[in-house]
Amino acid sequence: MRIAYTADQIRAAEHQLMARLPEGTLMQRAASGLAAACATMLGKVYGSRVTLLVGSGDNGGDALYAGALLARRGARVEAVLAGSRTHEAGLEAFLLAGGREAGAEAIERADLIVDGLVGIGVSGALREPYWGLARAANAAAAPTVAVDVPSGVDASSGRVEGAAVEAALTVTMGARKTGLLVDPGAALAGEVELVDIGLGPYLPDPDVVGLTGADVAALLPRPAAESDKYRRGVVGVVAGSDQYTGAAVLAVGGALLAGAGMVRYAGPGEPVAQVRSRWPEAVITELERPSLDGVGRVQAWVVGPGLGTGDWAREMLAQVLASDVPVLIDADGLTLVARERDLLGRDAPVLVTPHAGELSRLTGAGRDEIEADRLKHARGAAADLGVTVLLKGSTTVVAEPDRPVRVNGTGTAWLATGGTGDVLSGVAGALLAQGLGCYDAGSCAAYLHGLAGRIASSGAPLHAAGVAAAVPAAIRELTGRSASR
Ligand SMILES: NC(=O)C1=CN([C@@H]2O[C@H](COP(=O)(O)OP(=O)(O)OC[C@H]3O[C@@H](n4cnc5c(N)ncnc54)[C@H](O)[C@@H]3O)[C@@H](O)[C@H]2O)[C@@H](O)CC1
Ligand SMILES: [K+]
Repeated sequence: MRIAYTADQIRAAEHQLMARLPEGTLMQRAASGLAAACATMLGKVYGSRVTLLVGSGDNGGDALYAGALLARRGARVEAVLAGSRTHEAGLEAFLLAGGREAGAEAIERADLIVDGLVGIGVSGALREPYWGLARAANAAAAPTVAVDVPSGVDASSGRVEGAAVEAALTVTMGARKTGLLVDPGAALAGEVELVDIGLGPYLPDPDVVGLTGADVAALLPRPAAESDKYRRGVVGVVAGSDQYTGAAVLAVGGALLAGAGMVRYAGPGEPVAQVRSRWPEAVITELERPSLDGVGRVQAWVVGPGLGTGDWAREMLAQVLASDVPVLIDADGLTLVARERDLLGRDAPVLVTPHAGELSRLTGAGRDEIEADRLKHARGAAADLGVTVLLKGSTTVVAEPDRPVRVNGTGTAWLATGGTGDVLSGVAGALLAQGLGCYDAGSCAAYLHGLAGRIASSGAPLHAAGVAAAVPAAIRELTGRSASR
């Protein structure tokens, strides 16, 4: 489990720890971890050229002390002092160790750039000259190691206003910051290395959590020897319409390939024909009228993809929500709920899976506002609606009242293509039917779906049916061949 904290949480913990230690101890710990990471990246320290970008705060102090350690090992270290002031003791130690001050041109001659412009103390977009230095570092041939967070990334949200440093490695102090797990910050951080400075005992519950492959493998339901198809979980899918047939095929496929014991599909003639020819395994009810009578028992419903938003769709949604099992609502189902919030009044759990546009319809917040602060809006919607919210995007986030938001970074930009959301709804539905709660089902489905996307893509365009087809390979990759019974 990767856990992360906001800047305020980190500061509060640092404050408590610092009170128990001699002044400067934490910064020394941070700097020695940073210098070690730089040395590993350089390979050979002696004779290498390192350029530090030094801002006015303690982030610059970390860089200067690390620069001093590298200079003592024979690196030629230059510091570009960007702030109106500079960490005094750090600068003194740096100069004493043989480091030198330099202008911005030192960026071009570096083998390694250390970004100590700003850390958790950043506010708003980078100002000059930081902005220009960040861009110069990004344009340089040498890799950049960011101190704590890439400068320009908001440590608490991952937001970037304007320019930010693109790091090959981020050496983060004490604990991961939320902004390192959420895009665009996560994408700019490169590899993340955590330096233990002793904050652990002072940290509160995390702000966000990122599941690792091992976490997901441990959560995924496995069929036991005595499982039958009913006990493995029956998913009901109410998706597709005579106009949109593909959504039904993709949602059913996602559910089947994510390990549902059985998938029941209920819909009108056109999608029924498509589902029947693509998935003979599905148990199909062709509907003459919008009714679940005779469809049979399920352990979870998936409702909404391609369903339409007319009277038929509304009636189907209402009947699904009147059941006593968990319901996943996606796509057109969300549009209907946005019009008629009362539909959500039920006792059994609800997982909604909007993208930013759909969440905007649900909550009234602007789409751009949501994109800019996905964590805040997912949390707010979960609290307001009393449901679990899986907000899709380059970092998918899963929010449930009173729990840390789970963030997922397994996806690929190639997943932004039609129909992949329908597959996700089927995958999550299968996990709900197998007994996972909305929080676990949503976050495991996001992880699996992202991994399946990477497998289906391997760096090239993918199509949604290919993502569904890759779900078993993703599960195999997580759980290992030996455990394939
Ligand atoms: N306090 C400590 O003992 C420790 C501090 N640590 C380091 O200290 C950092 C935090 O230090 P600070 O609180 O001094 O804050 P920072 O060094 O992150 O940034 C604050 C400085 O940046 C300037 N600044 C803020 N936003 C800016 C913008 N948009 N454009 C240009 N300049 C901007 C401010 O004027 C201020 O001088 C952490 O990120 C970490 O690197 C770590 O070494 C752990 C120990
Ligand atoms: K930084």
